[in-house]
Amino acid sequence: MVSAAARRLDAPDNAEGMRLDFLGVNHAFALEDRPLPVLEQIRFNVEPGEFVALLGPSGCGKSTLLRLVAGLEPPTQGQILEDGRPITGPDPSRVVVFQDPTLFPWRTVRDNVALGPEAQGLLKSHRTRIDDALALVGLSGFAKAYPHQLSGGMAQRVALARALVNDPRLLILDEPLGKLDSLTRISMQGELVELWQRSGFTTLLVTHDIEEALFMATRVIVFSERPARVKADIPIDRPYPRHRGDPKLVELRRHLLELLGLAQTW
Ligand SMILES: Nc1ncnc2c1ncn2[C@@H]1O[C@H](COP(=O)(O)OP(=O)(O)OP(=O)(O)O)[C@@H](O)[C@H]1O
Repeated sequence: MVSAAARRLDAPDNAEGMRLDFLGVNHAFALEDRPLPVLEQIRFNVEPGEFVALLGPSGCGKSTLLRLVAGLEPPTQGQILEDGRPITGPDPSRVVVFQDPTLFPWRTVRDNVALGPEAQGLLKSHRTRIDDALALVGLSGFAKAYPHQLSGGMAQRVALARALVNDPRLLILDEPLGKLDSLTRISMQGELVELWQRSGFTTLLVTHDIEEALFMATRVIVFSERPARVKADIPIDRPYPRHRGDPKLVELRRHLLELLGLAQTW
């Protein structure tokens, strides 16, 4: 069931999603005594409008890859192209939602969501989008609250609203639902898929939750232990809404567990 807010957030002026090309990306952090290689020969493409879930062992380099796509730092070697042009820094067409979002403590929830539109000069149409984004994440009743009055999960939902209000062409999600209780999480997964289907933005999602990847994504990329290399690239060719009992998804789940070295115990 698509909510009215999700329907309105489906921006009529939204261009199609962004294409990404990862061309032999290597990345290492400079530690005091040695370099720490984190990404090794990352090479894959993302077509406009794809929803790609990134899975891999903890600490393998997934968040680092997202930071490079967001333009927050350049790769040590190789290139990431957006629509054929190298990414050289942050851009409003690529929005990121981190697991621990930073909200401005002196601004209300609504004013935190309004940051992007304010930078463009707050228009009347923006006001409706802000209201719709808050409704989509279920926080209309908290518009006037301040960040210290929110739970961790609510803060994550504010960050999601703040990203969606900007009409992104690429949505970069780093465990954005990790702090939500399971019911809110399932509801937000559904809302996000509906919105993505209608708006057409490209989505990269880092998650530790195999079910979430199988429920939401059109494709799953599995990384090795650090330094992360692409271990598997698997399309999920199943219609929405998806059901846990779908035999193909059950099989895929088993395959992903094997790839991640996790025994299936139940
Ligand atoms: N700024 C930094 N300086 C030095 N090392 C870093 C920096 N950022 C991350 N690292 C290291 O790089 C490695 C990869 O970190 P990253 O956060 O990308 O992993 P991840 O796969 O997202 O982990 P998780 O799934 O646990 O969130 C880790 O060993 C981390 O300690």
